[in-house]
Amino acid sequence: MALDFTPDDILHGAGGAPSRIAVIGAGAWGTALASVARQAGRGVTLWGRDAEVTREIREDSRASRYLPDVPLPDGIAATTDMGRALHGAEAALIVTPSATLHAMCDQIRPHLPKGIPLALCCKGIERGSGLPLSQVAEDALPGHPIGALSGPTFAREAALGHPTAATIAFPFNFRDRLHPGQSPAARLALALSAPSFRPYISDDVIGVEVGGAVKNVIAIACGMLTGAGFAENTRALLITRGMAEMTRLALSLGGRTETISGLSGAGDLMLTCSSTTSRNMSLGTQLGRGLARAACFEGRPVVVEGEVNAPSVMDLATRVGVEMPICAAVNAVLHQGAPMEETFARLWSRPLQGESGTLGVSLSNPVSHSARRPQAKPAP
Ligand SMILES: NC(=O)c1ccc[n+]([C@@H]2O[C@H](COP(=O)([O-])OP(=O)(O)OC[C@H]3O[C@@H](n4cnc5c(N)ncnc54)[C@H](O)[C@@H]3O)[C@@H](O)[C@H]2O)c1
Ligand SMILES: O=P(O)(O)OC[C@H](O)CO
Repeated sequence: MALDFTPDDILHGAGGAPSRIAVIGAGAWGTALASVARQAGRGVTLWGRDAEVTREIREDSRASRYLPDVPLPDGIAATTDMGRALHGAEAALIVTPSATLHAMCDQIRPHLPKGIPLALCCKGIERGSGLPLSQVAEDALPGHPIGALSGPTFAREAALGHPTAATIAFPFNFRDRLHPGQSPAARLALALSAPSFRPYISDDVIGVEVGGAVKNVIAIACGMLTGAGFAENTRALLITRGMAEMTRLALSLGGRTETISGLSGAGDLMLTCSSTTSRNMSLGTQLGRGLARAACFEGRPVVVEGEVNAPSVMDLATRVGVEMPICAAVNAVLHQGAPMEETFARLWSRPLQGESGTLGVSLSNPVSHSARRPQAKPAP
């Protein structure tokens, strides 16, 4: 559904954007979002579990562990006390790793002000249940509008004030459709709108979530093949066919193609697959160069969501009968001991098919392609 309203509707219909935002999770992205919300003029409380991290943010306006050398605005009330973080909050952003969501819901439940909207800013699918994170939060926290905030947003760049955009999606009920400017998505977008941070509004929560979860797995594939010495053609192939996988999964769950071609889908896929600033791309690159998996995680106290979520993405895809060969290859290499070169070689040797999947063509491929490392190795 196209959302048919103008920025004026938001400004005049918002009935006041939330003026107090609680951010749960003081890692790189939580701290960057707290900084954005502060720059947007909001009162911001930031919950983190490490007392030294929250002290430094609160007293020195710095976050040397997660965002070194990034000056933060004054006035972020960082705390390890969940009750204080959520007291008086009118909206909350959940920004801890996807695997912690269930536990975080249990932890915030006793302190949540009644009915406030919660935007999930982590990217993944729940392991074991194969559920989208919004479903996990809805089950755990009934009575709260649950949405997602996602897009091409490296935390450091957003915190430094580089122009950045993201999608904020919440389900629209009948009242929201009549007065879209008063919907949780629009009100939160207004609250986070800052000189260099531009939120777009959507009602396609599942489309946004699928984009965020799948792009990380595809970025690991791009990294693996880049590390193995392949170059731009291969990366473009993986990005484009990765987007086809993302689209199939999103559509099968009720998401929309325009969401997948937007910021939280194509936008984030392009960003994450283009740069070793991405932890997912960078993990893949190390593996592609032949580094052992355990060695890649040494000294890396950060979350690599594509590695965590490859099995759950495949679990969900299998449950709904969607073919995702690139994600399956990444999952097989990461978690099932499959050899990388042979696994990707099999991808290129699959039966030829129509590009859109609607032609019904499938031809067995007479050529056995190779994914062996090319002769000319890239500079390290
Ligand atoms: N860093 C980015 O550029 C970026 C941008 C957009 C979205 N995200 C997403 O945001 C989420 C968080 O990523 P991040 O970059 O902030 O991670 P991070 O590694 O920088 O920080 C993770 C934070 O979560 C906390 N944490 C870890 N385990 C926890 C647990 N069991 N309970 C409570 N807290 C726990 C850590 O203490 C830390 O504060 C991820 O899903 C990521 O994909 C990250
Ligand atoms: O560093 P990554 O790979 O976790 O990516 C961070 C964000 O998701 C980019 O939007």
